[in-house]
Amino acid sequence: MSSQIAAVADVRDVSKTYGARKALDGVTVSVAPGEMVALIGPSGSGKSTLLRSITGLIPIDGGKGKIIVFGETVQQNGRQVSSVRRTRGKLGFIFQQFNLVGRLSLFSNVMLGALGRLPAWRGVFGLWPPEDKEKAMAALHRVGVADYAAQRANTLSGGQQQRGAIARAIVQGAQAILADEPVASLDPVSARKVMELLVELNRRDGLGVIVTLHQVDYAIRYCERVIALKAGKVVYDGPSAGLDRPTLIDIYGPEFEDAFWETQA
Ligand SMILES: Nc1ncnc2c1ncn2[C@@H]1O[C@H](COP(=O)(O)OP(=O)(O)OP(=O)(O)O)[C@@H](O)[C@H]1O
Repeated sequence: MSSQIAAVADVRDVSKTYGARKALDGVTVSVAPGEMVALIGPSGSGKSTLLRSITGLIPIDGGKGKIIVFGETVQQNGRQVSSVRRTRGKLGFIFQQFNLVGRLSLFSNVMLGALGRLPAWRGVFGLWPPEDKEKAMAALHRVGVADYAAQRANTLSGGQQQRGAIARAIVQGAQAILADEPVASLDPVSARKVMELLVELNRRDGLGVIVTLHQVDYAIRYCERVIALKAGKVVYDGPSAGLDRPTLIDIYGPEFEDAFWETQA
């Protein structure tokens, strides 16, 4: 079952246990198409685990938990369904550690976004159709790093690589972006640029965005909705404007100010 109005991600009563530790504990959240949602919470609260469970990269606990992405079940009762790869093709991933192939050029990395739609041999031999090459260059222009197209990815700055990862998601034709701490390793200027690009993809192209963030001010500034996790449970799900002092103390404890105001610079 899939339809235009299916949620980007429908997470129903999902738990994930590592040994004696519950990384996720009965999490239920749903993200609608076109939403831009920040996932916040203290270190170890389960943000990455939730994001990676949605992609199907981490198997959830058996039982009644279920994850549905764009109307298609990704995993259920601790098992991935066989169509998970196809469903994953609708999601663009951006990780903190710039998941580009370091020895390939930025351009080749962005072209890899087209691989889901093309026979693999074209990628192996670099025989990309001209229209895909044009698409890749247009995406690199759009994110502002076209001048670096020929440069090896591992020689680019973190901000340039992260923009390349966004260009790859554009070429892939992703319908939503899942970004796991995409700005954690970036200087404030590069971080703002990356967040602004995510906002633009959300507002202009209608892509759903779920982004884990360490700094609360990024969440408030760029995302209308915030989901906060604490010890694997959802402790806040609502407008970012509702994150007042008592709520933040509840989420982060009395040291919550440490999670604040990186972008003032
Ligand atoms: N592969 C693993 N094996 C064992 N425990 C794990 C594993 N991955 C995560 N955990 C544990 O699950 C909990 C949630 O981890 P997770 O990485 O999802 O938190 P997070 O909120 O993303 O943290 P951070 O903000 O520090 O990245 C933590 O207690 C972590 O130690």
